[in-house]
Amino acid sequence: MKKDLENRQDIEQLVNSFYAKIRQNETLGNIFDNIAQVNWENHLPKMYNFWEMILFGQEGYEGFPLRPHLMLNSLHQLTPQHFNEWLIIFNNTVDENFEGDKATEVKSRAKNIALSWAYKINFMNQEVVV
Ligand code: HEM
Repeated sequence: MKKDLENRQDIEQLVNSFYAKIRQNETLGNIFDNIAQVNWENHLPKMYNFWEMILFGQEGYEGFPLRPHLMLNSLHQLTPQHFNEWLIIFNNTVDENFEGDKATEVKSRAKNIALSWAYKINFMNQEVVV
Protein backbone atom coordinates (compact mmCIF):
# COMPACT_ATOMS: atom_id res chain seq x y z
CA MET A 1 0.00 0.00 0.00
CA LYS A 2 1.35 3.42 -0.94
CA LYS A 3 1.36 6.28 1.51
CA ASP A 4 -0.84 9.36 1.30
CA LEU A 5 0.44 12.90 0.78
CA GLU A 6 1.08 14.09 4.30
CA ASN A 7 3.59 16.93 4.34
CA ARG A 8 5.86 19.29 2.43
CA GLN A 9 8.40 16.54 1.74
CA ASP A 10 5.71 14.46 0.01
CA ILE A 11 4.67 17.46 -2.06
CA GLU A 12 8.27 18.04 -3.09
CA GLN A 13 8.52 14.40 -4.19
CA LEU A 14 5.30 14.71 -6.21
CA VAL A 15 6.27 17.99 -7.85
CA ASN A 16 9.82 16.84 -8.69
CA SER A 17 8.60 13.55 -10.20
CA PHE A 18 5.87 15.35 -12.12
CA TYR A 19 8.16 17.90 -13.77
CA ALA A 20 10.76 15.22 -14.52
CA LYS A 21 8.05 13.46 -16.55
CA ILE A 22 6.84 16.71 -18.11
CA ARG A 23 10.36 17.44 -19.34
CA GLN A 24 10.51 14.01 -20.96
CA ASN A 25 7.22 14.58 -22.77
CA GLU A 26 7.89 15.74 -26.31
CA THR A 27 5.17 18.37 -26.56
CA LEU A 28 5.06 19.70 -23.00
CA GLY A 29 8.81 19.38 -22.46
CA ASN A 30 9.35 21.58 -25.48
CA ILE A 31 6.89 24.16 -24.16
CA PHE A 32 8.48 24.33 -20.69
CA ASP A 33 12.13 24.09 -21.67
CA ASN A 34 12.35 25.74 -25.08
CA ILE A 35 9.41 28.10 -25.41
CA ALA A 36 8.94 29.29 -21.81
CA GLN A 37 12.58 28.58 -20.91
CA VAL A 38 11.56 27.89 -17.34
CA ASN A 39 14.05 28.58 -14.59
CA TRP A 40 13.54 25.34 -12.63
CA GLU A 41 15.29 26.58 -9.50
CA ASN A 42 12.61 29.25 -9.20
CA HIS A 43 9.68 27.31 -10.55
CA LEU A 44 9.90 24.18 -8.38
CA PRO A 45 9.77 25.95 -4.96
CA LYS A 46 6.86 28.04 -6.25
CA MET A 47 5.03 24.84 -7.09
CA TYR A 48 5.78 23.28 -3.68
CA ASN A 49 4.22 26.38 -2.10
CA PHE A 50 1.27 26.31 -4.46
CA TRP A 51 0.32 22.71 -3.73
CA GLU A 52 1.02 23.09 -0.03
CA MET A 53 -1.46 25.96 0.03
CA ILE A 54 -4.06 23.97 -1.91
CA LEU A 55 -3.74 20.76 0.13
CA PHE A 56 -2.76 21.92 3.60
CA GLY A 57 -3.79 25.60 3.65
CA GLN A 58 -0.19 26.74 4.21
CA GLU A 59 0.78 30.29 3.37
CA GLY A 60 3.77 30.79 1.11
CA TYR A 61 2.34 30.92 -2.39
CA GLU A 62 1.54 34.41 -3.51
CA GLY A 63 0.52 35.28 -6.97
CA PHE A 64 -1.95 35.03 -9.78
CA PRO A 65 -1.33 31.55 -11.17
CA LEU A 66 -3.25 32.00 -14.42
CA ARG A 67 -1.01 34.93 -15.50
CA PRO A 68 2.11 33.05 -16.72
CA HIS A 69 -0.17 30.74 -18.70
CA LEU A 70 -1.76 33.70 -20.48
CA MET A 71 1.70 35.03 -21.28
CA LEU A 72 2.79 31.62 -22.49
CA ASN A 73 -0.36 31.35 -24.62
CA SER A 74 0.59 34.54 -26.41
CA LEU A 75 3.98 33.01 -27.29
CA HIS A 76 2.66 29.57 -28.17
CA GLN A 77 -1.05 28.82 -28.29
CA LEU A 78 -2.19 26.48 -25.50
CA THR A 79 -5.00 24.07 -26.37
CA PRO A 80 -7.34 21.87 -24.31
CA GLN A 81 -5.18 18.92 -25.52
CA HIS A 82 -2.13 20.44 -23.81
CA PHE A 83 -4.07 20.73 -20.55
CA ASN A 84 -5.41 17.22 -20.96
CA GLU A 85 -1.92 15.84 -21.44
CA TRP A 86 -0.65 17.83 -18.45
CA LEU A 87 -3.46 16.30 -16.36
CA ILE A 88 -2.79 12.73 -17.49
CA ILE A 89 0.87 13.09 -16.49
CA PHE A 90 -0.12 14.67 -13.17
CA ASN A 91 -2.60 11.88 -12.34
CA ASN A 92 -0.11 9.17 -13.32
CA THR A 93 2.56 10.74 -11.11
CA VAL A 94 0.19 10.90 -8.13
CA ASP A 95 -0.95 7.29 -8.65
CA GLU A 96 2.59 5.97 -8.99
CA ASN A 97 3.67 7.52 -5.70
CA PHE A 98 0.68 8.03 -3.40
CA GLU A 99 -2.78 6.85 -2.47
CA GLY A 100 -5.37 8.06 0.02
CA ASP A 101 -7.69 11.02 0.64
CA LYS A 102 -5.12 13.74 -0.11
CA ALA A 103 -3.92 11.91 -3.21
CA THR A 104 -7.52 11.81 -4.43
CA GLU A 105 -8.01 15.45 -3.49
CA VAL A 106 -4.91 16.69 -5.31
CA LYS A 107 -6.05 14.99 -8.52
CA SER A 108 -9.49 16.52 -8.28
CA ARG A 109 -8.10 20.02 -7.52
CA ALA A 110 -5.69 19.76 -10.46
CA LYS A 111 -8.52 18.64 -12.73
CA ASN A 112 -10.76 21.56 -11.75
CA ILE A 113 -8.00 24.10 -12.30
CA ALA A 114 -6.85 22.54 -15.59
CA LEU A 115 -10.41 22.39 -16.97
CA SER A 116 -11.21 25.95 -15.99
CA TRP A 117 -7.95 27.35 -17.47
CA ALA A 118 -8.33 25.23 -20.61
CA TYR A 119 -11.85 26.60 -21.05
CA LYS A 120 -10.83 30.24 -20.48
CA ILE A 121 -7.75 30.09 -22.69
CA ASN A 122 -9.57 28.23 -25.44
CA PHE A 123 -12.37 30.79 -25.33
CA MET A 124 -9.82 33.60 -25.63
CA ASN A 125 -8.14 31.85 -28.55
CA GLN A 126 -11.32 31.62 -30.59
CA GLU A 127 -11.51 34.19 -33.32
CA VAL A 128 -14.43 36.50 -32.87
CA VAL A 129 -16.26 37.07 -36.13
CA VAL A 130 -18.64 40.01 -35.97
C1 HEM B 1 -0.84 23.05 -20.67
C2 HEM B 1 -0.57 22.94 -19.38
C3 HEM B 1 0.42 23.83 -18.66
C4 HEM B 1 1.56 24.41 -19.11
C5 HEM B 1 2.20 24.30 -20.49
C6 HEM B 1 2.10 25.18 -18.02
C7 HEM B 1 3.25 25.94 -18.07
C8 HEM B 1 3.69 26.81 -17.08
C9 HEM B 1 4.80 27.73 -17.21
C10 HEM B 1 5.68 27.88 -18.44
C11 HEM B 1 4.89 28.42 -16.06
C12 HEM B 1 5.89 29.55 -15.73
C13 HEM B 1 7.08 28.95 -15.05
C14 HEM B 1 8.11 30.00 -14.73
O1 HEM B 1 8.69 30.58 -15.64
O2 HEM B 1 8.36 30.21 -13.53
C15 HEM B 1 3.85 27.92 -15.18
C16 HEM B 1 3.65 28.38 -13.91
C17 HEM B 1 2.73 27.84 -13.05
N1 HEM B 1 1.83 26.82 -13.33
FE1 HEM B 1 1.56 25.96 -15.12
N2 HEM B 1 1.29 25.04 -16.92
C18 HEM B 1 0.24 24.23 -17.28
C19 HEM B 1 -0.81 23.85 -16.48
C20 HEM B 1 -0.91 24.14 -15.15
C21 HEM B 1 -1.97 23.67 -14.28
C22 HEM B 1 -3.16 22.80 -14.72
C23 HEM B 1 -1.70 24.17 -13.03
C24 HEM B 1 -2.45 23.99 -11.73
C25 HEM B 1 -3.23 22.95 -11.46
C26 HEM B 1 -0.50 24.97 -13.12
C27 HEM B 1 0.07 25.68 -12.09
C28 HEM B 1 1.07 26.61 -12.21
C29 HEM B 1 1.48 27.53 -11.15
C30 HEM B 1 0.90 27.63 -9.75
C31 HEM B 1 2.52 28.31 -11.67
C32 HEM B 1 3.32 29.42 -10.97
C33 HEM B 1 2.58 30.73 -11.18
C34 HEM B 1 3.31 31.92 -10.59
O3 HEM B 1 4.31 32.35 -11.19
O4 HEM B 1 2.89 32.38 -9.53
N3 HEM B 1 -0.05 24.92 -14.41
N4 HEM B 1 3.14 26.96 -15.83
